[in-house]
Amino acid sequence: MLLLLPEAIGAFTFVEDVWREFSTFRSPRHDCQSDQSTYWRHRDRKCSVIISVYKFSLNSRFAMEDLSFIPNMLNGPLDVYRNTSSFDWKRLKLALEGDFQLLRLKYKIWETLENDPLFAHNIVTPPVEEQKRITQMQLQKINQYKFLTDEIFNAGYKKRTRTLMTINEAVQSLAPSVSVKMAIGIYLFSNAILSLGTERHRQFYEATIKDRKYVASFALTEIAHGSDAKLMRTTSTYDPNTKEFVIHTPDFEAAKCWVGNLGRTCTHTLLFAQLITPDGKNHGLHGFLVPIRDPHTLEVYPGLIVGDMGEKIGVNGIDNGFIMFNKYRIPRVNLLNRTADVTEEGVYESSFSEPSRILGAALENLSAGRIGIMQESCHSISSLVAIAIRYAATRKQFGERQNETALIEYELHQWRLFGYVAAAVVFRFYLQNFANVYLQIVEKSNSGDGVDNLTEAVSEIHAMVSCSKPLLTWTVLEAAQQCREACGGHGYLKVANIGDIRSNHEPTVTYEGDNNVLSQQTGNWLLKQYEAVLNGHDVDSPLGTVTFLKDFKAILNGTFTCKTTDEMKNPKFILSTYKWLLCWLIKYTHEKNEAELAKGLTKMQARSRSQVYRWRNLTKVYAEYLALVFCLESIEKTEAQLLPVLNKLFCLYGLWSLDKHLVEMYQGGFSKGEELARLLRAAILEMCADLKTEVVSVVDALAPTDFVLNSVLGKSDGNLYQHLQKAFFSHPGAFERASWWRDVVKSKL
Ligand SMILES: Cc1cc2nc3c(=O)[nH]c(=O)nc-3n(C[C@H](O)[C@H](O)[C@H](O)COP(=O)(O)OP(=O)(O)OC[C@H]3O[C@@H](n4cnc5c(N)ncnc54)[C@H](O)[C@@H]3O)c2cc1C
Repeated sequence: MLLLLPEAIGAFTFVEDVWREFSTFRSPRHDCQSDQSTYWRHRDRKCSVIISVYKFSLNSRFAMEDLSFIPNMLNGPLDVYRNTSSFDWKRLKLALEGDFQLLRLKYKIWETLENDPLFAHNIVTPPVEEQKRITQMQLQKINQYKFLTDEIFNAGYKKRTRTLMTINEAVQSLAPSVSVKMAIGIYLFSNAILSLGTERHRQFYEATIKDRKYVASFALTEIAHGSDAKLMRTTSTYDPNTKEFVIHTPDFEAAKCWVGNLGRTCTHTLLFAQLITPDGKNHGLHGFLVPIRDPHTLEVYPGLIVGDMGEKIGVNGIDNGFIMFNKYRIPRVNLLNRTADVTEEGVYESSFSEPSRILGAALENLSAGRIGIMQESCHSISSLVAIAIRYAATRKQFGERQNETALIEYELHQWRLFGYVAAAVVFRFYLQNFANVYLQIVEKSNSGDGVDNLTEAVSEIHAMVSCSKPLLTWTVLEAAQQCREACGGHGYLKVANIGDIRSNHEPTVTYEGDNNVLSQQTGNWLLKQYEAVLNGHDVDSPLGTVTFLKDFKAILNGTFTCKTTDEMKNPKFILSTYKWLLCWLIKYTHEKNEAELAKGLTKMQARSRSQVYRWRNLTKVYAEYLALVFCLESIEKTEAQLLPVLNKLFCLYGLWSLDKHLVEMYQGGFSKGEELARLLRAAILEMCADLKTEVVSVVDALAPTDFVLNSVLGKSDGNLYQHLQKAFFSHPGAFERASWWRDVVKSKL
């Protein structure tokens, strides 16, 4: 839930430098567009184990499983559009989840929580302090349910983490504050201990993730420094006389803030502070395990000033807090010492016994949280479009009295919403595929099995995540606004749930790395690859996402040649156009950056002067391209009945996204005449019209259960007005005279 950029933790960079020495294998590079299965086959040979395991699981997962645990849709007004779809929505639901057991688990969690009064929905928003109490109670209840069984806990890293991710997704779509509390207090904390700590910290890991004894927090951000973690000023100075670290906050600007769970509940925090040895040397930011409260009384320990930050515009169940340390002492062994330690005498030592494990752990720590945010974003956008599409199919405006027109029939309405439906599906397939590849690589490197080109893979994954988290979180935010407006005034009701989904989602664009700052790191990596090509070297892209850059000159010679919309409604056209765009934007950004450097600007200054229209657009296009490539790989392995609808959704997302880059396509000379814009937009509208018969079933596949969706406008039976009436009539005090009626009467006297 917070920024954790590589530059924030000097030790990671150090590890990567050393690991580079060990990493000598160079893999063959292959084009990843022309034939997707060839791409898989020819990808880094050393990743073949990963791929074959993955392929096996993909092929075996679509045997005809019994999906009767998913409740059927009730007959009703939505049947008009449900009956026209070409596929079984439950099969699509399974394909979107990608794993039968995980889908079952999700439904089990939803069913369990629906039957628990503690998770009943509040018609009226409770006071902020009460929201915090309820969230804490709910977290404890989820811990008691033990959705993570001992068997899964003891299973391999990939299985355990994938299950944890699913639990998090299921909880998030029902109770976002609980999932944030759980993500920071349990997963982020324990993951960080695992990756930054050593055996001496293992008890904390088990106590948190297995026994659920602690709720922890993660303290990095300071009042005056957020994105720029390097300049943070909280210090941790070693005192050899007592063998303790002394933590100190020099002034309010250096107070840690925004720390989730800190305001009221956490017993420990994982603190990042500047480590200073007795010789006065500053060794940069390091992680420390710091006790905050007595677990039996929740009293804050002496030497600490801890406060709650108050009401926010969403996730108010989370007690975000601030903290100041007044020469607060912790034992020496509380330094997370996997990469570096301080001896009892006060000598700083870096330890490097297992570089591959350290690097794998760093990778896990950096990216897992952001992947979690992306998965949550997929759920949020799925809920949003489910509400808006079900509303569009039942809400009628204009036409004859007995034959009014449903909103979904209007081209404008289709154009406003269907792109987001397609985005929800593409993102889901993208993440399913990418998370599998990512977890497999981390599992291999953690096990000491060795993944060749690990340094390069870490960099590539970091670049991918750093632009994908912005793409997904921003798209959900746009979707929320569009869905709210598409539901008109009723969309503005709290009981529509669009507002709450939006407010709870909103901070994801800021935490775990502000989107604008985070995506700059993707640009760094892309320009580095481009420079390698310019200098006649190979690109370092073990996952194959930019291997095509070696042909950038030939790609940029390509121009738009389509004569019909059918030629454009084609994955091949879409991906090759994306490659052209990427090559052109890299060149365009690189030229500007070089020009700024030639003026004598520093790297940082030149980068800053190349952001607008260039660097930023480049990273967005790369993220869209990744989503499309990884989604296509997943789609190609789904069962036959789903292929037509998935192909349409894929093409709609691709063309709808390309439409936003028309300026660059004309500017770079991809097309000169009006043909490109005319055909592209015609193709988008044709795709929308085509999808009208499918889209209600698509959102049935995307949507959670009615209880989880919790929207009076988006109920799956489509009885819109009955539910609205029930909501109006059952609102507490709806028919009572105002308790403050005397004030009104008095004022008139
Ligand atoms: C709900 C919530 C929960 C959080 N939980 C935690 C937590 O548990 N622990 C924790 O440590 N932190 C937490 N955070 C803090 C979060 O990680 C920071 O807010 C985030 O890292 C951004 O830092 P900042 O707020 O200081 O913004 P700043 O870094 O000040 O950025 C402000 C704006 O300036 C822009 N900007 C900054 N630098 C540049 C640049 N070089 N070029 C162009 N634009 C730039 C940014 O894009 C941003 O729009 C949380 C925040 C929120 C909202």
